[in-house]
Amino acid sequence: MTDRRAVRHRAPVGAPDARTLPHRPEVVVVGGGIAGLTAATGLAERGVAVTVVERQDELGGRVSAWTDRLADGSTVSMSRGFHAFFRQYYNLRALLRRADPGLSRLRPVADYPLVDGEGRRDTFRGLPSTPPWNALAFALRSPTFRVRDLLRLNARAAAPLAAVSVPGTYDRLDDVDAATFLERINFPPAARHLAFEVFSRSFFAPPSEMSAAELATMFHLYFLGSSEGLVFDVPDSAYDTALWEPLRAYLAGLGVRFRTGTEAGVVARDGSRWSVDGLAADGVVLAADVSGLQSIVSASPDLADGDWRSRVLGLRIAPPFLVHRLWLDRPVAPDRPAFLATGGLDPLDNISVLDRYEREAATWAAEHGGSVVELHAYACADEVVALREQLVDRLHRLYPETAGARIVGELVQWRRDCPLFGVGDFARRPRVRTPFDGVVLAGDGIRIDLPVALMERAAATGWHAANCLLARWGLAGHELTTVPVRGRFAPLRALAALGG
Ligand SMILES: Cc1cc2nc3c(=O)[nH]c(=O)nc-3n(C[C@H](O)[C@H](O)[C@H](O)COP(=O)(O)OP(=O)(O)OC[C@H]3O[C@@H](n4cnc5c(N)ncnc54)[C@H](O)[C@@H]3O)c2cc1C
Repeated sequence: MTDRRAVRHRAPVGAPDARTLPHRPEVVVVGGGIAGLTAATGLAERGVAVTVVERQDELGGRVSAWTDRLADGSTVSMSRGFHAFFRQYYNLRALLRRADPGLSRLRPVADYPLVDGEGRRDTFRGLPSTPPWNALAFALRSPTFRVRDLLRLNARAAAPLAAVSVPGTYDRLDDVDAATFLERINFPPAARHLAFEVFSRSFFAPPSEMSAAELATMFHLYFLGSSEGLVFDVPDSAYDTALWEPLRAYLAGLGVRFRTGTEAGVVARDGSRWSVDGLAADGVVLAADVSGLQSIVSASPDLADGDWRSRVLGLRIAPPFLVHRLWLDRPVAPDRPAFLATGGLDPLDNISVLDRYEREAATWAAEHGGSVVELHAYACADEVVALREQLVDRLHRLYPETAGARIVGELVQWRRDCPLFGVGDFARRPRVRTPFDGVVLAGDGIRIDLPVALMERAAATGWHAANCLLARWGLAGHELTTVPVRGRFAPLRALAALGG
């Protein structure tokens, strides 16, 4: 951590080890994604007996990886696609450090240019890391953002972008959609495409369906609230080898049991305890994705609180996304970046060149004299077959050297399992604590009043879920760390307050 203004949220105090208690608590964690693995870590490190139940055969949830087969019969590593591990993901990094103290399996991506349909290009390379100079420098050198655009910004309406606090920002902006908000502040249309659409689509939603509060929180987390710089890291090999197998070994060393390939169905009361499909426990962490959580709650009449049930069942899921990975018989040009984000080049949202950073892909590329390229399309309206063709067509136009390449193999992930951060949803979102003593929630769709998002929200809710259960048994919790919990600049906070 390099940001001196990052905030440490102190760990709840208590006894260090559950094994000294008269009864050693047992917890079932449902879901082996980031949220569930974080909760399992927080509990097991305090001596709680933990069983993780995961539907898939592998850990990692949406960041899992597995071995797959190409049409020619060869085996390759496949995943749910490129993920950016930002430096200000303090709580996620705390998890990963358990198995890799120096985070040696992460490597920086030096630059991730943004390009739009007109060929305009923004870049994050060489920007100062301290706000507001990072944002100013980005805006001033951007081809889509002129000084006169800066002067035309409606400063009062835009102030919430620089004065984020949670939940205050949601009170002010959650009923507005991101597209309307950007219009209201006079954000230049071209820059909207390039900077903000990329952000909002990375949350799997078109700007017209996404909450402006979520957009502002994101702007704070990634840009104006943090001085970690805009650098992010990526694992240097497939997610299973770089992240989850080492973490599984660490947790197994703490006695955690894993039931992978097992779908949890029903949570039931068992006197003063709980059970998950008959597996008795003193506590339950529900860290399933939105539809998994909804199925469990629907099938569990003992989780009987009408308002809470309707909050869980009311969680919305974003439109589907497509991840299309191609194994090509030719390399892409040497100057192609590891990751390129696109705006206004529908349906393409980004291109990554995996052999630039992932060991398995680099080995394949070296053996075949080729390259491994991945195309993402978020918030999809079209059918998968049409989308694949459009994505490959975009690739050929942006990276013309790929047009003559033969596709040796291709694999596709077409899924719909990311939460939608829709307009007005925040107040109804269920929190980590539930009305049921001993049952807590975690996941990137669960409300926590801290400036966190995506993988970092999954990790933060996971630590918090563990802390809630640990406190119940008088056990010590874990510290959380976040970017500053309010905007860094007092004058802009005052201006935002004036804006109502
Ligand atoms: C293509 C793509 C790109 C992304 N890029 C980024 C990025 O660059 N940066 C970023 O921060 N985030 C990114 N994300 C988001 C990130 O993946 C998620 O925020 C994060 O992984 C969510 O973790 P989670 O633990 O909350 O949920 P999940 O990873 O979904 O874990 C939930 C787990 O619960 C399991 N489960 C569900 N129901 C049951 C049941 N009944 N019984 C047992 N198990 C069950 C599921 O199998 C799953 O493993 C991206 C997501 C996608 C899909």
